[in-house]
Amino acid sequence: MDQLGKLREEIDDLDERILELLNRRAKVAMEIGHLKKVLRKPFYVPSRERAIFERLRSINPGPFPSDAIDTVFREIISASLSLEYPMKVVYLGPKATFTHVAALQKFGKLAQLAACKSISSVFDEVASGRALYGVVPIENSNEGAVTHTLDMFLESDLKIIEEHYLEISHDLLVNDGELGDVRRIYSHPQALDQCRRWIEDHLPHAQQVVVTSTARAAQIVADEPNSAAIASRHAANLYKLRVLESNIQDNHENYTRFLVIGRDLLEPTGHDRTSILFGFKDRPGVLGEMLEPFKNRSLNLMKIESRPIKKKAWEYVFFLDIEGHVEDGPIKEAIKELDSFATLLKVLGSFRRAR
Ligand SMILES: C=C(O[C@@H]1C=C(C(=O)O)C=C[C@H]1O)C(=O)O
Repeated sequence: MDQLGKLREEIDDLDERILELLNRRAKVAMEIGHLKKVLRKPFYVPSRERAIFERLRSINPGPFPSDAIDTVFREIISASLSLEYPMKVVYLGPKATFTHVAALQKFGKLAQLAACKSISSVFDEVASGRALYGVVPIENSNEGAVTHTLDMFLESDLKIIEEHYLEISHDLLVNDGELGDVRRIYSHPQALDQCRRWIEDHLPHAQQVVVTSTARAAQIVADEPNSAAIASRHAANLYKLRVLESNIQDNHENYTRFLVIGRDLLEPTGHDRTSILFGFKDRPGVLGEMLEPFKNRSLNLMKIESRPIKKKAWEYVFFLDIEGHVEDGPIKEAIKELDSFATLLKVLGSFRRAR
């Protein structure tokens, strides 16, 4: 046998050993799945998955690229999870939205991913138990909060179980033609805002049409001449569109934070973030007083956001993110103190910080 043939035989032999190990791993994961059912513990444990990725990266001797570890093990873990429990995950669709990309990165290709038409239907599907988890956007580093998601937490009892950051890069997609042929630009309002200056400089006369998602824009443009969509490369591939211009967002530091929502309360990981919402009766100085329980315990507040309560004009709720887990002594005490004078208080979840 020539040298190439011998090396290929060696690869076949190694692949068989990898396959055998994958099956042994799958059997252990199934055993863990049975145990979790008995102990009534959540099947999906993002902090454990993160620890696996981090450990393998740190011990990888190479030359297998460390960047490929996340991709390969994402699918191995996703396959194990599908054996533990056939897990349905819903996301804000249609296919090829940035939320879909986030869901794929979190759950892998083997999870049963299903698109929902709106953020509220993602919440409904999870609350009703038809899906185990949901993925929704919560804020963009340039445009701020996704207010529809914040508002849903007022009505819903679902918990945040994970956060995920995605770098957002917008492309201008067309079916055919050149920049001079574009009369209409379709996209989600946030995407149009994020590319405002680029549009003014390059397509000042094009009509801007707001649609429900960047993926929906790509879907429309696939059938409409003289139009362009601002969407992801992922959408270009799915709807077979041509990328006319890439990276057209005005600020190249453009990230969106997504949340995985579910029904589980997660255990502390030592690197957590807690989200709460609270309301109070308006009077001078009250907001400062509401934050004092945190200040007095030197707790780090990571973010505060207010939203109007729709039921009553000019009344607000505040969304607060605190560094730490709700089971940590000082946070538990601060929340208890806040609860004694708040008119409304809800813990939205404690989850491992992604950064
Ligand atoms: C096997 C487990 O369940 C799931 C699958 C994992 C895996 O395949 O390694 C890791 C975490 C969980 O999301 C576990 O909890 O350890």
